Amino acid sequence: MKKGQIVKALSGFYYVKSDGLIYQARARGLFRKTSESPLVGDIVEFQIENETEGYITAIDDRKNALVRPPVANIDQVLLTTSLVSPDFNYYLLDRFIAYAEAHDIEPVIIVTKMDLSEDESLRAKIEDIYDMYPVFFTDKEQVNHELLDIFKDKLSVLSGQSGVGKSTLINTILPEAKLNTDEISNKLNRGKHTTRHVELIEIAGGYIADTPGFSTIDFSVIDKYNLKFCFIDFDEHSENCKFRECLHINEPKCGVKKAVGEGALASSRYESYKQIFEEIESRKERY
Ligand SMILES: Nc1nc2c(ncn2[C@@H]2O[C@H](COP(=O)(O)OP(=O)(O)OP(=O)(O)O)[C@@H](O)[C@H]2O)c(=O)[nH]1
Ligand SMILES: [Zn+2]
Repeated sequence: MKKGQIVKALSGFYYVKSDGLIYQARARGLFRKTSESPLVGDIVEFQIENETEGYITAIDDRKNALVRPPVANIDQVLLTTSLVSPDFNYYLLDRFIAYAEAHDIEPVIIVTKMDLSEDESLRAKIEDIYDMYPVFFTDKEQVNHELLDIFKDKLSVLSGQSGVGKSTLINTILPEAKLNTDEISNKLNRGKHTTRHVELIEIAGGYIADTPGFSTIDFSVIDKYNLKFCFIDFDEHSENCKFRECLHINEPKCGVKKAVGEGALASSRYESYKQIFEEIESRKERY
């Protein structure tokens, strides 16, 4: 019995990497019965039939799994957002962050197009608001070498709205990682990602999914009582809330609202929280 990680899924085959080799494997009928099917990113046990082929016999417990892209065990998401063109969007970024937190995926913020603005104060503001996460600033011309270190031993997913510079990031920043970037950027550009197959591409000692993630943010996975845990910068202030189960909305003596009033917590973060909270609350019950 061998153990490895699925790095690609295609037409019913799974490509499992183990000890530096790739095995083409099928899932046993067993999985069809339990309706559980292996995902790219899964750590699996498999039995080999010959040098390159085998079948998967068990899937390890997952840390998390996304539907789009269908990838399991994601460590971090590179939330790509431009400083301008399109303008930096606090609310959209906060949605991405909350979604990542809800899935136990570490957010890494990448702000692109720094060359298009002289506004130093905006950069400082972003750094200040998001100081609970790693924040990187990039532009098309300069390679941000620090960025290369974040991939090691991690499974990353790239995300961000259209036009923020995801493909450009891969093309200009990451060739330094000496990977076959054509492969990723072609796929990133491929017919708006209609295919369901995903592949993990090796990058600077880790993996990146070749399909951008979080294209649809569906908060149905979070209920209104848990949303606050997806805003980790609220934590230190919620200790001052009078009620332990305070949702920071209508409750009196709320430490979070107090912090916003005093400028200790960004009002944009609180506004994003309220807006998502309302979205969750107004959600129609689905049966
Ligand atoms: N000046 C400047 N332009 C950039 C930068 N990054 C991307 N662009 C430009 O912004 C446009 C969109 O960039 P893409 O890399 O295609 O954006 P994307 O996020 O991959 O977009 P989708 O494929 O639609 O998801 C292109 O015209 C890029 O040349 C940057 O750092 N500086
Ligand atoms: Zn509160």
